[in-house]
Amino acid sequence: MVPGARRPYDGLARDQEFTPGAVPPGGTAPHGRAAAPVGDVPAAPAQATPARGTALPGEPPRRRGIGAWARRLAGGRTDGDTGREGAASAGAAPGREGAVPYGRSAEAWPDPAAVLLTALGPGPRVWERAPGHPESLVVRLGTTDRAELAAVPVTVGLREAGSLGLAGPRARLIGLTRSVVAQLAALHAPADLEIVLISADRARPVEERRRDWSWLGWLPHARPAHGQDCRLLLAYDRDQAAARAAELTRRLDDGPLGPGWADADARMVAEAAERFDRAYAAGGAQAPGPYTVVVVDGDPGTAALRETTARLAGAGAAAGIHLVCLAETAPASAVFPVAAAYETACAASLPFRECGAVGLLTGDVATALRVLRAAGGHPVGHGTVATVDAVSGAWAERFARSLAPLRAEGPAPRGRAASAALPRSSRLLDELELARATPASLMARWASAPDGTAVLGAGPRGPVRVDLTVEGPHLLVEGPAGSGRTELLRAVAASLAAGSRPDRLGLLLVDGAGGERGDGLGPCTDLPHVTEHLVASDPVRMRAFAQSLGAELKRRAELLGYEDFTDRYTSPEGRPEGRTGERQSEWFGDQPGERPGERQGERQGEWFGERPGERSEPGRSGERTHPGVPGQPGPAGPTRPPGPTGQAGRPRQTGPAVPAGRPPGERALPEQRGAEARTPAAGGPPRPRAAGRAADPAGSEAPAPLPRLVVLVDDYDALVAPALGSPGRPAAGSVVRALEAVARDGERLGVHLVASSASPERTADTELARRARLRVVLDAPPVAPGPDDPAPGRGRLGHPDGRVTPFQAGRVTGRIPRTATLRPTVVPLEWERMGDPPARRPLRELGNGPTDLALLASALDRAARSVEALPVPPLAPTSGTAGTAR
Ligand SMILES: Nc1ncnc2c1ncn2[C@@H]1O[C@H](COP(=O)(O)OP(=O)(O)OP(=O)(O)O)[C@@H](O)[C@H]1O
Repeated sequence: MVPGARRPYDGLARDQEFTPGAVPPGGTAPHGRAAAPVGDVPAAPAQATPARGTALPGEPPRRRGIGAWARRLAGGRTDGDTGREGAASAGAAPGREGAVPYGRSAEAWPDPAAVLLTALGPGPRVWERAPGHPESLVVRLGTTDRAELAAVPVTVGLREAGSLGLAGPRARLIGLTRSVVAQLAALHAPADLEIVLISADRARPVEERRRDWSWLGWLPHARPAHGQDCRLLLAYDRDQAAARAAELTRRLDDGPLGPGWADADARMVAEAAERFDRAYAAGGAQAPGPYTVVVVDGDPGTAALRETTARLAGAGAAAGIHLVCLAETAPASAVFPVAAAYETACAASLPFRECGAVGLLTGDVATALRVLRAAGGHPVGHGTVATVDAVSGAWAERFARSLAPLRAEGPAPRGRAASAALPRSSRLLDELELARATPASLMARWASAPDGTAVLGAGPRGPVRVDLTVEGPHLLVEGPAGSGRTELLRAVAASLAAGSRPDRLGLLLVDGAGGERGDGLGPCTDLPHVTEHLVASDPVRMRAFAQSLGAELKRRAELLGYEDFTDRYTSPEGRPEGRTGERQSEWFGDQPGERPGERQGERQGEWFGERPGERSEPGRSGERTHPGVPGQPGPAGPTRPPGPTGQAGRPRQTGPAVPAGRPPGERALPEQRGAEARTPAAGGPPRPRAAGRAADPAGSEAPAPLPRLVVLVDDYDALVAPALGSPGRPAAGSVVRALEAVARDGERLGVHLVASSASPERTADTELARRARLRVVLDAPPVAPGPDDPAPGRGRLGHPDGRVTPFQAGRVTGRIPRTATLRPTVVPLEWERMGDPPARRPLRELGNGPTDLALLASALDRAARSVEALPVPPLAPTSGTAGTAR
């Protein structure tokens, strides 16, 4: 139960009864929408009368008598009406705009013949009711005669009633339910309404249940459009019923904060509840859609399912879930009064008692229906007696088959995706929608994806993303050994690369454990975005890296002055207009008369963690070279400067010393990376521009946007507290200081940190832990994993606003799948098995094939060549270390 949620009939004593026209204490509706989903919300004002033709509690008393009834039914005003014209008429529910005059009421609530013709046409009325439509989710149950007016439709608004209970002899009951469901399917588009069946009552043979409901399988509304793990939203056995119920309760449990809200910060929950309450008080309490109507046919089968369906019937409306609960009883009659029929129905179906409106079939042949509101577990008042609408199985089959081929025009379904259970494992390329990573698909992604966005894996509502630029700047991943930290960092590197051109984003990799824990981030060095790969085992290289990184921060600070990276580079085209010195003064609080930039040196000193009195070496910045710094010496032309290994265009390997030439195992350099080979003089295509410089149309060189940098550090804890005797120990401090400077100042300089830690207690005191606003915690892997246990990489992402999203990290170093496992398969299907999860052939990897990461890297390389993007150059060596770093 959602904390604080109240049962729909709270505030009304069980034995309290309304009579038509009476106003209950407080003048509020006792049923349905009074259920507040979160918090202790005051009961909503009267929302509607579920059974049309009955009076509305909360309305002023009306004049009684046949004449008054007739006037109201005809949409006219009576003396007792208070300006809400026709509020209690057959036409409109209170709170809705205007009324439907009687003359149009038959049209507003079409009879079964009109419903069938609409579907067969298909007529213009098919799917006419969007969530904001005044008659959305209003269903006609039958007709009644009023004075001189014959066949006035008797309707129930599911949004107001919450859920609807129908009881009576089986054949007529099913006929009525077919009519109700068919109306909903004819008038509401599948994007706005999904229809779920739970028919798992073993008291009735499955063949019989299938005969009754197989027509539902043709409805587009029964297709799982929100990630539900089944072919159709039907449940004929307990497992399927449990799956459908779990899908629905997850939606209820998600609450206003989305999945995982229960883990969220209490303040955030309270704020969200407050927002919801305000919307509720403003009349927006009804769920905005899309809606789900669940037909629960009899007893759902188990105690847990009974409880769950009862909960859904009582509180589901807040999440747009409405139940139609069926209970088989004898028809109500003189010897079987309404009260007894109601109690029998409640005994047959636990959720029945939670329904805000009920229809009890009456009469010798059950052709009449008594429609009542219910509150506090009792029927209220005498209700309205209608001649029941009912249709045959053949009618329903014809109707549903005529809707089956229809598709709504326009964009895909509105509203949020329903939350689904996390998959056991996930493939990153699938989550990136790059299953067949091609240069074209990557170029399209570069053009559309915002910089600095990474996909972590599969979440309850599709791929889980982090935006380092908005939610970051930094991400800290914590998890015990074997939990999948390294793989997650690789996935972040791959998906960042898939989202930004290599001249707009550079990736720096650091293996903090010094290569003691497998390959580490090494497999990512094939990504064209990777400019550095430091394996923290060689103190000389580690110091060189630390100094180069510090120098890069300083260079950026000089280039940006008092501006923020994000402010300056709001678009790939460069600096937006209107950023003046005045604005800069405002931002940084310069004193009047103090020129912007005057305190620059001071600030830089702070940024880089220099101690008071310890100033940057004069002239140091002038010694650094970078092709992107106007006015600074650098290699002529756009050639990528050689890294410490002396290779133009390769990530600088600052790990263990490598023999001269290509390091062992390193693939051949794509010739296009050597910009010289692409100069017009060499006969190649036009020379790509180097990051940091862009040729303007006039031919002169203008400063290009600084590329964003992301430093990915695996095993940060091993750097912060290096093991005794570890080879990198002597220089670990210098690397940590540089990384802490990134944590502290990186946001304004366009440098982000994504780090993992196996020992959160060792990293708790770091600048990174204080400033990482995005946090991931990975679960420990099971000791002896079974076939159903999740793969490593199961964890939760904490957002800066307190939301927590569970996810399964996407694997990126798996071998590409065998094509055979991707071929379609043909399997015979039975209606009663459509609610099962689809049989999936296990995805088998190609034993000796390339990894997904290698596939992606190769496609990225080709895409970079196509757009002539020259990767970000490696960090420039500083004067004191250039020699030793090589
Ligand atoms: N998302 C994933 N899906 C499937 N398998 C994964 C996933 N992440 C990791 N694994 C597998 O789990 C094992 C451990 O992964 P990984 O090395 O990334 O964990 P770790 O937390 O870095 O552990 P350690 O520090 O001990 O190396 C590897 O065999 C890896 O292939």
